[in-house]
Amino acid sequence: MAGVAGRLARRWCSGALRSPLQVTRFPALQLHVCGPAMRASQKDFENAMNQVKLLKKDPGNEVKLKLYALYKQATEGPCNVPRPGVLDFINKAKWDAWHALGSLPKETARQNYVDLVSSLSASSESSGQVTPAADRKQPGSDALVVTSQDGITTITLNRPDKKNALTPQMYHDIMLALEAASKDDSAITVLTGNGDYYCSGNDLTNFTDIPPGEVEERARSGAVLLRDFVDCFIDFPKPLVAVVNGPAVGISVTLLGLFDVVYATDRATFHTPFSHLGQSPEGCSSYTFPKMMGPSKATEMLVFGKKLTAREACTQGLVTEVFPDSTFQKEVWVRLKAYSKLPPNAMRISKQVIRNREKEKLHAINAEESSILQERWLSDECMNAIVNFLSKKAKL
Ligand SMILES: CCCC/C=C/CC(=O)SCCNC(=O)CCNC(=O)[C@H](O)C(C)(C)COP(=O)(O)OP(=O)(O)OC[C@H]1O[C@@H](n2cnc3c(N)ncnc32)[C@H](O)[C@@H]1OP(=O)(O)O
Repeated sequence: MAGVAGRLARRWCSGALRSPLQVTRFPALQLHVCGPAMRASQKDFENAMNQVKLLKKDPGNEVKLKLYALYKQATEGPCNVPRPGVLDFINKAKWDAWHALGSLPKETARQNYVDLVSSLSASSESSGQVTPAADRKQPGSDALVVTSQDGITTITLNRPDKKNALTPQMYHDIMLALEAASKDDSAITVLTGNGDYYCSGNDLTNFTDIPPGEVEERARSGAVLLRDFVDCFIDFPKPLVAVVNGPAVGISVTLLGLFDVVYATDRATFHTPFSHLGQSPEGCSSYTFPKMMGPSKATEMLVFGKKLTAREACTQGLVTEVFPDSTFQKEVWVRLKAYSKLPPNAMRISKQVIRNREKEKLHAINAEESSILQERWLSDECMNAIVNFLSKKAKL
């Protein structure tokens, strides 16, 4: 917990407020939080610090100064450090805001901080999410945000500027988050993305900077990572829901076959350009896709790389339901909140009855797909495709 909250606090204390006129950009994520608690606990406070990170709208410098001051007061007590020099405008503004709180007790500052964040979150464009789970092990980077509220644990891919492409760190963090979610007291777990994309699949720059003698070893360790990662989805014991907030590519599409329910905005598309990339299907899609849509539709997607619209994906059984983009977040979270009130043990057991029939098979398929992909990563076709992507990126 301290990791994300601490990073946030450090950002506020140091870099984010570079000039009184500069606006810090916050990643877009719809959210909605509980009303103010009567007495904020340390956990509420930490949750609030995480929520600040997910605010859709920049709250403006005045509010940021207030948040800064309340944070300092709540954690360090009254301001008794010397006032920065007159020309140090930013630190002086921060000091003034903190100093203005006088001898406000730490507990009150903590409460005020939580209330302020809550009001900011509620006024932000909202869906039905989010209170970060303060008691869980937080992922190792800001690229993943894990929250828990109303019996729902939500894992959000948070790399919107890279269309939520998955780095090795993110694969590890998702595994950790799933492990924690399998044991927490939530009834349902959700995976979603922040920004306009759900996920653009494997980060293709993962293939760069590999010293010549280490290519085979990287392919081998990549296959181990892939296998472990997909195994976590196969074994996940609770209802797992994908809230597909935008286009999905590669592994983020194939994995959908291992989710229990997939809700998509009508803006989403589903694309698995494996042949174009010299690669082959993973995420058990070589089994789940033909099973759900029939072999020829699966071939169009997985072999020819046909991109499906959300409605087509729904017709093919990959998506459970499609919602208009304008009401997507609202409708989906209302639905999920209602489901999360169902008896959790019954849901867990029912899921397992369904999944257990095929678990062994899915693990075997995952192992086979991972090993085939390991070979593919070493192929000229794959190398050329990656070089192509990177040179377009570098505008070569
Ligand atoms: C160890 C486990 C391995 C599991 C293997 C899985 C296989 C796969 O997942 S295969 C699928 C791989 N993904 C792709 O091929 C998608 C590549 N990206 C794109 O085609 C496009 O970026 C896009 C269609 C997703 C979006 O296009 P758009 O024009 O709207 O935006 P861009 O300007 O291209 O993207 C913005 C920014 O994001 C970077 N980016 C996007 N996707 C990826 C990615 N998959 N890997 C790395 N970087 C990505 C893109 O380069 C841009 O970055 P810059 O602003 O720095 O140029």
